Amino acid sequence: MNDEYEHPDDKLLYVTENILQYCDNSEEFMRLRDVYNSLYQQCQCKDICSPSTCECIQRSRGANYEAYQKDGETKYKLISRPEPESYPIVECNDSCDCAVGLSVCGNRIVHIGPIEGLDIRSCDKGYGLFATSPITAGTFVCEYAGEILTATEASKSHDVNKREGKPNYIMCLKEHYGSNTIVTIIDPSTIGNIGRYINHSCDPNCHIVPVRSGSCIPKLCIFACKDISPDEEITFQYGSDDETENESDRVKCLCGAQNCRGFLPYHNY
Ligand SMILES: C[S@@+](CC[C@H](N)C(=O)[O-])C[C@H]1O[C@@H](n2cnc3c(N)ncnc32)[C@H](O)[C@@H]1O
Repeated sequence: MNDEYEHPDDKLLYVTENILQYCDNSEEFMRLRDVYNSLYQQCQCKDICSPSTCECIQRSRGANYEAYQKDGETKYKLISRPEPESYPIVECNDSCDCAVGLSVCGNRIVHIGPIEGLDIRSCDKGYGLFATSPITAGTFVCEYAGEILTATEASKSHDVNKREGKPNYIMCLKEHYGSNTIVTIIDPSTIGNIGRYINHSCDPNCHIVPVRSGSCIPKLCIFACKDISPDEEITFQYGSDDETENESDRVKCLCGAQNCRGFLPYHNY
């Protein structure tokens, strides 16, 4: 993966993808690990992956569903999806038999790494992530990577950040598999990537898509949902509309959107 980004926090351990927290031998940790292991998979396609044969594409949303479409000679982008965003995309990976490389298998985007031309800048919300060149709707921007925590560890980390007056970086990723929902808690407070600098907006230009790519651990991937201009701030909506704020943890939203709900969404771990 190509991710060469500089970042302003010298205490941050920069990682290019999610890592599972240390094994604390708790039942909660073992359950988390087992769920992820049961979801690992690879396809046996010998040539170009197609929705009718590729197990990875089929796992994404059933046969005949393709998450990505070709955009120019070498690029692929996300097809806008009418269904809930929380249905995961399963990409082909190094264990698959299909040929590697975008020119052959289009079911691989995220493992390449973030797009070029992202810039961390100071703004009214602390730091924020900005585009330096145009980004078209559907483009994969970057992963929101960090440490995958159990709910207990997330709660502890949240309390530490609050006590030390630091921003809350923890995000919850929800994936729907049929009637099952898997919630993954990602914490880039001390171990993370460029994604941790993306601020919330009530009218965002990016959205979150869960992606499985070469690892049993899911990735929280940020895709543009609108065309983005140079110098525009990259934003996504934290949490879902139905998540309400806890009175004592309310953070005033500074997104400036016309439909701003006033406060950042809040998730109880
Ligand atoms: C994932 S971090 C984003 C990067 C952060 N601004 C920084 O300086 O590192 C999330 C935190 O940024 C701040 N933030 C994000 N979006 C915001 C918004 N729309 N209004 C106010 N603060 C925001 C909040 O402190 C939030 O807990």
